[in-house]
Amino acid sequence: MMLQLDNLLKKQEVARIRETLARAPYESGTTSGKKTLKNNLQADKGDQEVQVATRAVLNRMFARPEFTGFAMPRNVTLMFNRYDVGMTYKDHMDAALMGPSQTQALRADLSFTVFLTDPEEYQGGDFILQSPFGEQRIKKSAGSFMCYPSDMLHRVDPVTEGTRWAAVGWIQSFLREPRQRAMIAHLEDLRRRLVHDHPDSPYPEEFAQIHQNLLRMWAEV
Ligand SMILES: O=C(O)CCC(=O)C(=O)O
Ligand SMILES: [Fe+2]
Repeated sequence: MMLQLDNLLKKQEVARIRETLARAPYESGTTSGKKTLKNNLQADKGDQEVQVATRAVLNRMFARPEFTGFAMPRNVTLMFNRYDVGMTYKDHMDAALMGPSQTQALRADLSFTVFLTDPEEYQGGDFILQSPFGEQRIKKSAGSFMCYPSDMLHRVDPVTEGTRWAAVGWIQSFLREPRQRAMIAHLEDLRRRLVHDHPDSPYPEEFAQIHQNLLRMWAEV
């Protein structure tokens, strides 16, 4: 299961983040990945402006009920990456544990990318997800968001022209089991649609009670 949201960020927000990223200090992406697979750059997390941009993207994500309903996020980590010409991230599966240290690690249940470059600004650099139904090629407009299971193989093809900027990150969900997460997300989506289509219906409250009680059974806090 994957979630795609267009316009997570407004054009103006993308522009502001891109200004920050143009000024930011970068380090090699291989500090957090295998050198044989990964060749990109990542913005210095210690930079204050980068931290402001990080919070801005996270706030946008948490403001979207489609995202919180789908992912049930307990903990999220985010960084900004960059692929110049020739840079790539070959087929890989994300690590199970992510974080600054073992004691502060989060379990990666879901991975996400927020595109910060419009497709016409760069050539190559497509994101490819190896789904059970074959390869899915994804290149979305700046400000768009996608989220996919962290155990799915994926890659970023070499950039052949321009630069590709993105925010990427990992989510530990309150629900470790994908089936439980999908069912709870479905129920919550159904409740939202019911409220939308029948504002006076008493049933959404009962859906909410089932939703909460399933969480009481399954959520890991
Ligand atoms: O740049 C991207 O969109 C994905 C990067 C990625 O797969 C990773 O950092 O693990
Ligand atoms: Fe990855």
